[in-house]
Amino acid sequence: MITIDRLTKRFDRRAVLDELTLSIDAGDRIALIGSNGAGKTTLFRCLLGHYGHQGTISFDGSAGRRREASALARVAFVPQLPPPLRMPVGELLAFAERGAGADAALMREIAGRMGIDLDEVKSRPFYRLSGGQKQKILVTVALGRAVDLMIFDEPAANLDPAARAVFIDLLAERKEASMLIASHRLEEVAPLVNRVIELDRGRVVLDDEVVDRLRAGEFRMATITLAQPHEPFAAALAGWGFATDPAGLRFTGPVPAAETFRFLGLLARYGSLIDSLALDQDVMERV
Ligand SMILES: Nc1ncnc2c1ncn2[C@@H]1O[C@H](COP(=O)(O)OP(=O)(O)OP(=O)(O)O)[C@@H](O)[C@H]1O
Repeated sequence: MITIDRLTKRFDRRAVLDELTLSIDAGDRIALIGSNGAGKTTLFRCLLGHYGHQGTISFDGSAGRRREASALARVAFVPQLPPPLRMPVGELLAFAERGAGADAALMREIAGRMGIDLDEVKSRPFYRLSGGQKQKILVTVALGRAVDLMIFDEPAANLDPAARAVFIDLLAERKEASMLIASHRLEEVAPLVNRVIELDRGRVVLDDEVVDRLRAGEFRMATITLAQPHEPFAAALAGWGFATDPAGLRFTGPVPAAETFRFLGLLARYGSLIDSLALDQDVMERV
């Protein structure tokens, strides 16, 4: 879908992207990691045609101006820093609907799930919203469109934990789009991706496929014990269909192979409560 060949971007003669070469296939869901200043945002900006550069970037074989026009129509982007837009939120949403094909009903639903009532904020200037509210609106617009590729630059950085969890669920539900997600929280996006790419000083230093020994449709049996009962944890595991002992300390249940990372991501949020954890593959194979 996207071929990047020897992409170099210099600021003040310093190469921030250094002959970077990479292919992104349709259906790829990539976590882009790397320390501050590694070049993640600069790569996105080059992909989106915001910056001139050396080397080539092609979308389905077309490069240059033609690529830029088609990229805009087919790519949704949520920047790390929201732009200081003065227009009211309602106008921004109307613009997304008319100009970028966003679906109004879908945007309303997405915003609602992330805890934002569009009627309440529609007359407020975008730049006066809180950091988290701005991010929620930008995510709403991005997920309200039918696109081939979604690019998210630290999209959950300003979200509270509840909205962050909903956001991850929303991405997991978008099975058809390719995704490129820059994040400093790999454990959070790991359940969503099939590829992890690490940049260091403008070069790809790791390009790993995320593989699971189990096949889709197979299960692991999980057993978790807590040091003390914890109602939110019990409620979260009830949602996964887990059984609990009467004391509320021991939980058992099946974890589908395809959901393993998402499950581990959930456990990570409660890490300090967990006394022991077993993920037993053999048990389920014998059942
Ligand atoms: N417009 C610009 N002018 C000059 N230097 C820039 C510009 N944009 C980025 N840089 C520099 O390019 C380097 C890479 O920045 P970039 O924002 O791509 O990193 P990043 O991997 O996204 O980092 P972070 O994890 O902090 O978001 C940094 O050293 C930064 O200072």
